Amino acid sequence: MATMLYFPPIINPLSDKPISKIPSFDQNVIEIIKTPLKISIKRHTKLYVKGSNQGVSPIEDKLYDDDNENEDVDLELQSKFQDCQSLPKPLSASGLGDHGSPIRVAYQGCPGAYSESAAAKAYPNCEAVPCEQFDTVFDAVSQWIVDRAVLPIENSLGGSIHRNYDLLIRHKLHIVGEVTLAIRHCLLANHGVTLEGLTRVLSHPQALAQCENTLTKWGVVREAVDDTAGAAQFVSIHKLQDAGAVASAGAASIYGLNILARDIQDDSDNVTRFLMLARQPIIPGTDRPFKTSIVFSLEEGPGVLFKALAVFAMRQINLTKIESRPRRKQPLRTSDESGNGSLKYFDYLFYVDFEASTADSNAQNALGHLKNLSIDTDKRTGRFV
Ligand SMILES: O=C(O)C(=O)C[C@]1(C(=O)O)C=C[C@@H](O)C=C1
Repeated sequence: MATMLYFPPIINPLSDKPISKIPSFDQNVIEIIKTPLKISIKRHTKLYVKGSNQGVSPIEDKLYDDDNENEDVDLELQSKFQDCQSLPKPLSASGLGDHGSPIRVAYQGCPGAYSESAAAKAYPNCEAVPCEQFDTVFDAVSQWIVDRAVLPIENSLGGSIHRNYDLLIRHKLHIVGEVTLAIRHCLLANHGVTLEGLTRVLSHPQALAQCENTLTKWGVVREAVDDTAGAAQFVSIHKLQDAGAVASAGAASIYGLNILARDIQDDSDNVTRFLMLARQPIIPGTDRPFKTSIVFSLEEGPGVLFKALAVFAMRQINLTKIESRPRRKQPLRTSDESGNGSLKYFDYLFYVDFEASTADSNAQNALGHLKNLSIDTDKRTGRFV
């Protein structure tokens, strides 16, 4: 076992400006080489899993890079528990780094965004670092500009944030925790502006969707921007008289806006779940509740997904989330092996969260079973594994 770490130069983003673009470094891959149980599979054909062990909040994730479609994939599951001493240290949720200085946590949006609040909830003493886009947040962690990231993954009204599901498997970051945040939207406007005077409302698409009924009732035009706080900032800077912003009460005070209406979301119980991401995984244990996230693909055929999910049901392992996304690099596959079939199917990735630690033998058996299923499928179809 060896550990190689490469530290690229640190860039200090201006504190009041979101990171807009991460410069690319000529850097070695940051790699933690462990002693994994390696199972070579052609990911193209099969089930590939990537696990993530969430602690009380979390998931340690190892999603495979979706770019190397035809390369063998190392499936490492439980081997990491064989030599715990050699593993990276568990992450601290204190928000303080090794030397007591605040850890830097990237989030998407401007100061006053809900994601900033989520970052503060996840890492209470952290320095939250604003980034313009979700991709930038992933890059900021990958390139050592920040220590962690906090990103929205689903909302109780709007559903999954698909962009972040897709980005998860394109970056080699680990899910190390999660936090939920109650989202209470306000309608903000410049002082002197009334609701009747508004013809349009700016906000993040998710926020606009969460206030769909209210905005329809008001008959205002929706305009999508990058984040809720950015909408508030725009309305304020441009002293707009015909436009308001859907954002937090905190954004109102940051940008000097008036709160015209509170709790305008369609349901008072409006909650967003955020993932905490890091370069290094947490060490799964059995001493407290854990959650694990995996992603896999399956062959086409009747009952394959049923069988895949049954490996958890038969072991009384509770699933908390399932999401499917078309595979981007290879969205369609033909119905026969020659590739000449006229029928084409979408090829999917299945994301599953379940309540168990991969240090738990029951969960290990379930994951082993899931792998075996793919082998069976290979025999049945004759496809090369
Ligand atoms: O725009 C913000 O304030 C965000 O933090 C983004 C975001 C999201 O992407 O879902 C976060 C929480 C709310 O659900 C609405 C918007």
